[in-house]
Amino acid sequence: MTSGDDVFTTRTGPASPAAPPDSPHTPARASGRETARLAARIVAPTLAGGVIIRRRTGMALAERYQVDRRAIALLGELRGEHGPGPLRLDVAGRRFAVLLHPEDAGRVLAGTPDPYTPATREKRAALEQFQPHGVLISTEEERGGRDERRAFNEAVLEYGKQTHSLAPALVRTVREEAGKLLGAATAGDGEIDWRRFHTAWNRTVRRIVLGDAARDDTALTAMLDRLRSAGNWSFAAPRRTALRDRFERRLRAHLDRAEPGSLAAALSRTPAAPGTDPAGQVPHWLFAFDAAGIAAFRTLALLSTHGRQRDQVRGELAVTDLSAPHLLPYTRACVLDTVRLWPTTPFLLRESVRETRWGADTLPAGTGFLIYAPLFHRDEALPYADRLTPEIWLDGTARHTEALLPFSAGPAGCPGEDLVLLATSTALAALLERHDYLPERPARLRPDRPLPRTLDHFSLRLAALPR
Ligand code: HEM
Repeated sequence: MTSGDDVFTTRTGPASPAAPPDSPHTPARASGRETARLAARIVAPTLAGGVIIRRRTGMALAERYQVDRRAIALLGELRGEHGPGPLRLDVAGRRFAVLLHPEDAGRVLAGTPDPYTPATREKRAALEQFQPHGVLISTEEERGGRDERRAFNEAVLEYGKQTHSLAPALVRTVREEAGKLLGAATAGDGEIDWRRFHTAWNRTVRRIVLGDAARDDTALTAMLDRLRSAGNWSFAAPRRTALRDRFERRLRAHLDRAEPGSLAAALSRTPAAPGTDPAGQVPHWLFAFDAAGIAAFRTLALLSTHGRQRDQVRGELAVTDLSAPHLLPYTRACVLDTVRLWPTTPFLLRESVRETRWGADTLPAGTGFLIYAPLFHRDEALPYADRLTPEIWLDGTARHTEALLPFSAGPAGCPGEDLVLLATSTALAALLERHDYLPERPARLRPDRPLPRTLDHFSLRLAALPR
């Protein structure tokens, strides 16, 4: 088993040792017209696309109208007009500040959870539907508060360790399911579309998280998806408590087995502080593995048109015994860069728990801070903004560029990052080892043109061809 130096990390560290200095940037106020434009160009399409679970029609429209390109252009225009300070706006009686400077984004993420809590009102309303005790929406005031839940997540997910101790079982599972996906595709019409990929990915995820006996429990995933759909409506949706109870009972039955080789087994042997609610952390894992599937499928689509990067991946696979866990740095970097290009969490939200100082001014407690990651990931000043460039995660470029945040950063940065990169790179290795892929619409992801800023993963279709 290979481990290695932390060469691709996107994180600023599990804990921030010191509060970051105040920002020199003074906030500016958006006019009523600018607020309306922001709502129309950014908030409405984001809600239509689905924040907690993606909606097929919303994503199709988002790609057709390239909503991220338009959103980035608008924010760039407002930055030109008002300067780099936070842009203040009021929406539905609530005070928000959109961060326009990459250093301010880093500052707010590093200042989590005090003064900037990730448990914002909007996130709580949405995520309480299926993970009321999830770390992301936990506050310090609760019994078994944020710190304990964070520590528990880090311990089970083995944050900071690139090769999880469950890697041998994980690699076996991922390769088996990828093999079955390919077998079914090549025995049929040879096509892998999102529906087929997602079905196989969900089986893989249930096995990794809950064990082999959960492989075919599609009812569990369907329940979670319904709760996530309710979460899409945030405050507007009634609590689905009966459905949540049924989901939790079914989930606990799987966790109680603590099947060897699964995260459920790791969870059962990890000490937890009182009030942590270990089982209550698992819905987030199941939910977040969906994003990993989207990232893996988009990466496969990109590699189907990007010959140079595909050759690099193949070079890495050729010298590796893929039946055992290995680091696969370049393949991992391809996934990281795909998430940079199309962040699965485009909006990072924080809320201040006390007054904060910004340049010559202050913003009151309760201000919602919005970080729109594509603004920084696709900044035209970056030579690689719109190109697949895995190299930036290997040569230090990404590490030294402010606000490249595919897995967020700071004390609430994604503790699943290492596990995600292990699972997705293993899946890509299994899929690319003996197959080539032909995209249905190759012009969409041409390597010699800027990549689109919005990519609807639902509509990607690839023909799998044995090599
Ligand atoms: C491609 C896949 C994934 C991406 C891009 C991703 C990204 C992120 C991001 C951006 C955040 C921060 C959200 C915020 O600041 O509001 C986050 C938080 C989190 N992620 Fe992931 N994630 C992925 C998959 C996973 C998986 C599979 C797990 C668990 C197995 C996981 C566990 C968590 C947890 C527990 C948090 C909350 C951290 C906290 O509040 O301290 N993630 N993730």
